[in-house]
Amino acid sequence: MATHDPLTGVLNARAYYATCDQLIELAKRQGTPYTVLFVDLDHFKSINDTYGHAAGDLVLQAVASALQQGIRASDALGRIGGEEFSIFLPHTDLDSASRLAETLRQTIQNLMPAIGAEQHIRITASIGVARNQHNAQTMLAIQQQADQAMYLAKSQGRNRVSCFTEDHAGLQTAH
Ligand SMILES: Nc1nc2c(ncn2[C@@H]2O[C@H](COP(=O)(O)OP(=O)(O)OP(=O)(O)O)[C@@H](O)[C@H]2O)c(=O)[nH]1
Repeated sequence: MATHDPLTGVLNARAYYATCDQLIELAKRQGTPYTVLFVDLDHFKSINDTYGHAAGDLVLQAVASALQQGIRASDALGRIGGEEFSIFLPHTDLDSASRLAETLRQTIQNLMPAIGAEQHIRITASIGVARNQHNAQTMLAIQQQADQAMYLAKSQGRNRVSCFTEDHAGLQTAH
């Protein structure tokens, strides 16, 4: 399928961004808030290096499936890089989005995907959260802010949620 990532079955980057553009247009018309979560798995390279690329693939599938199950059908989930996922949440403010991000962080931490008959591995993720700030904001801009917040979460120790805030001296990290 040209719109879906063959490994995980979620939207590929192109289809995801196209979907987000449509959801943003709708949100502008309705005057509703929206948010983006940037989910980046921690130390994924070492999972590949330790357990092999096929095991890494299984982990990506398990995480994608958990993310899909943890959001609404009206939200959009895309695989936008190797071990990077982005989630677009229409009708959602920063508070609700950061609560959802924290739930997803815990879900991933507890997932312990099976990579063999008896082997389960622990995986964690760093999640950046950003919200729309004005009507002219593009998906690219909000995604970059979520990306910046995600990098802060990485730099503060990984396995945490970080929010991009307006006054942004203002990145805030929870957990
Ligand atoms: N198994 C598998 N690995 C992938 C796939 N796409 C990308 N990768 C691997 O994902 C890893 C990403 O590594 P990095 O970007 O260095 O990040 P990281 O190791 O997760 O470290 P941090 O993000 O800093 O916590 C690389 O080793 C890629 O080879 C894929 O489809 N399958």
